Amino acid sequence: MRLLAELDMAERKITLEELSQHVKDTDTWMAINGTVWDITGFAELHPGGPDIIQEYSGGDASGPYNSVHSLKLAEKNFEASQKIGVLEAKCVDDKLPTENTRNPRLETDLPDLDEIINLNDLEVVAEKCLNERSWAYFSGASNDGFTKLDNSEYYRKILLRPRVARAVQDVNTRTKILDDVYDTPIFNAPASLMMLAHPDAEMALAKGLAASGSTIIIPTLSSFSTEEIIEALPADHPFYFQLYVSPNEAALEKMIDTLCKIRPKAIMITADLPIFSKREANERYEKRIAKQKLASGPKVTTATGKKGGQARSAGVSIDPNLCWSNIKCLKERTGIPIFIKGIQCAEDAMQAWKIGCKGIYISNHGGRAADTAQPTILTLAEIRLHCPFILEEMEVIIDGGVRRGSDVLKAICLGAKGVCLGRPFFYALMYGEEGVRYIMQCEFKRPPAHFYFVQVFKPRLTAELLVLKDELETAMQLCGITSLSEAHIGLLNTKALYRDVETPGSLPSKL
Ligand SMILES: Cc1cc2nc3c(=O)[nH]c(=O)nc-3n(C[C@H](O)[C@H](O)[C@H](O)COP(=O)(O)O)c2cc1C
Repeated sequence: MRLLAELDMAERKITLEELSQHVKDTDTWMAINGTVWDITGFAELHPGGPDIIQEYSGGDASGPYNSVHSLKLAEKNFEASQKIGVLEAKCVDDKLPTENTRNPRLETDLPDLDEIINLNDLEVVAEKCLNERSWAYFSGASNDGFTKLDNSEYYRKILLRPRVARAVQDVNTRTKILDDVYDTPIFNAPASLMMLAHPDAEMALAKGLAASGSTIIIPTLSSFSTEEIIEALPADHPFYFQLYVSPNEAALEKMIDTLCKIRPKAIMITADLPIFSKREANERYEKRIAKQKLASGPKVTTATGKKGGQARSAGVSIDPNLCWSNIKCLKERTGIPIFIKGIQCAEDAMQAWKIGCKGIYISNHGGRAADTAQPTILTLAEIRLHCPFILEEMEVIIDGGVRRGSDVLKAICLGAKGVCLGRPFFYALMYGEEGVRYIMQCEFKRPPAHFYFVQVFKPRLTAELLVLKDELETAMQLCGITSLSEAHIGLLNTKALYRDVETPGSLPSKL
């Protein structure tokens, strides 16, 4: 009987007029792609902040929803009992992203991939071809962006000390992390809202990385559901999961259940963003759009103040009170290896080791957390100097400003097992899976045309045109090694780097 009642409910026809009556905080409905949901209480839980939910309460949110979420995500995240019925008439074309998320220049100006010979070229193309919203979001950093800049520039302070006459013709870039061997030490740095780059978002990323002998770190705030992304990987392919610990108890419990079910190789808990930082490029963009909307119609909520703006209010999905005891508890409850993402000093690397984490992920959120935080490669040098046993006893990965194969080699010589890239994968995704394979060195067999806003199809790639892995292999060979197990500090001149290494005041003792 109950089932029948639910079925009736789900098929109930709702008019726009009826939908528009449900706008109170205690009674909120919203239509997404023809389905009307009861979303009462959801505004405060929405990872993208309450403003957008309030703006579309009692209306059809398909346009903004489809610009950053997969069609199935709502079905996965809401309970069946929240389904009120079906909208009698659709207000918007739910297949097309809205104007401010379309990237028209991707259709006309995107050059052939083979014109891009390094990741700096890719960034230039991204700035030219992405729309204002996507570019502000991807390229932005906190405040003045000093840490973002330093992340890359500090790699230049490290000089190579190549060895010669070492028979380097056959080279491989394999690395082993937690008992799994990958063909390359290069992974994605987990990042939210990838659909702003391409409609296939994490699906394309997962496929491209897996095909390149790497794997995906699935972000908490993905555009596709975790289950959809795992299905895009080959059967039994290892994957990682980046976790933002939610301040909402029910949401956290649901997440723990999901993690115990999907069992990633490790949970990477992001700890460097306890509150949302000031992202000025986003704020400028959002204020401008809010003004435009105000000028063209009455119904708009403007984002102001500390909690304002999508970029800053996204902090509702992050617990500002996360502490080491919560992390320990998560480790014990899930039984899944934990890495701490956002380690920025030797003291915290030691703390992670002390509570039994399996890995540290050195990161400063690509300069999107505390601006003027020290660059990540300096943190790696600090750990190497003050608690070198961490590099032996834990898995160490690093991100931030890595743009060249030689940067990857330098990080590995200093003791990292893997290196992650954030923004370059967003930019590669302008070309979908093909772009990911291009920077990872893996040929692409074109699928049937199905993209809805990247309509430009490029010629097939040839092996010698491929970017990052090729640069890594070349850097290794020019330094006289053929395997990453031969990478060592002696291949580097780190004098300029070590000059800036801090001496921690009170390093907890190992015992
Ligand atoms: C647009 C964008 C979104 C991001 N979203 C997340 C996220 O959801 N979770 C997270 O842990 N890190 C996130 N990050 C940080 C990345 O994981 C990574 O630390 C950073 O991008 C590395 O620097 P890079 O972009 O210079 O390679 C994001 C970074 C960018 C650029």
